[in-house]
Amino acid sequence: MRPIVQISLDLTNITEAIETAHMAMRAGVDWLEAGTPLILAEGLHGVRALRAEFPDTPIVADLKTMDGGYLEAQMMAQAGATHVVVMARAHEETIRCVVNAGRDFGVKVMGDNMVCPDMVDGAKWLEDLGCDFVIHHIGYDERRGIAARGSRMPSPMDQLREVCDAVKVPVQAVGGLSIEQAIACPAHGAPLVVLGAPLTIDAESFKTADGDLESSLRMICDAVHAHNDSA
Ligand SMILES: O=C([C@H](O)CO)[C@H](O)[C@H](O)COP(=O)(O)O
Repeated sequence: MRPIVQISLDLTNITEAIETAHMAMRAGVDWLEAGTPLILAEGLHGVRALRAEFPDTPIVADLKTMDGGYLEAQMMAQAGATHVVVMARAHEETIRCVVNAGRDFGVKVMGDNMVCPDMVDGAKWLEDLGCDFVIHHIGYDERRGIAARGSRMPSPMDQLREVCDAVKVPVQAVGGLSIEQAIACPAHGAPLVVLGAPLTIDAESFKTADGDLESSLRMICDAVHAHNDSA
């Protein structure tokens, strides 16, 4: 699969999300993600607003479904999402419901293995239940909590190769990746590169010397897409 760059719009209002999305699209980003904070703050209106502004761009709705899977996926699909996210720790029936809704409403299902006791098994489980993609995800609270107690912060890079080798569906690594790690994901077998907090929440530190975030993002997109040429 050709490497894809996705930007997670982990923002809390539509105006800021659309502004950031325009900058990201100009820089060469392929997919937009309505991040969990945006979905909490703006709900379906946030997804509809992104769809209206970007009619042809894939939109991942990171709704982290745990229950009521069919309806949640249906609502997001009807609002304009092309991809929905269900958690591996949800009940098996919930994952099946999301997969069924994905088929009925023409959206792809991304299964997230966050907090699985065995993340490789979690990834296989999601694939076996029919998810189209696996998100290999170390959660925000988990990472920070473990580091605050003095242990090494876990990273999705730790088991990324194992997860990619265990499943046939494309894998995306999420959770505290540096820009360098994100760019390296395709070389580890994970073609879906997500750029999150560093570019949306902590944007100041990623601007170029002349203060241009868009140029930084363009360099990142070019580096990820170039992997295709050498693959
Ligand atoms: O999904 C996320 C998390 O569970 C909080 O909602 C974030 O989008 C994800 O963890 C972002 O990761 P970074 O941007 O790499 O911090």
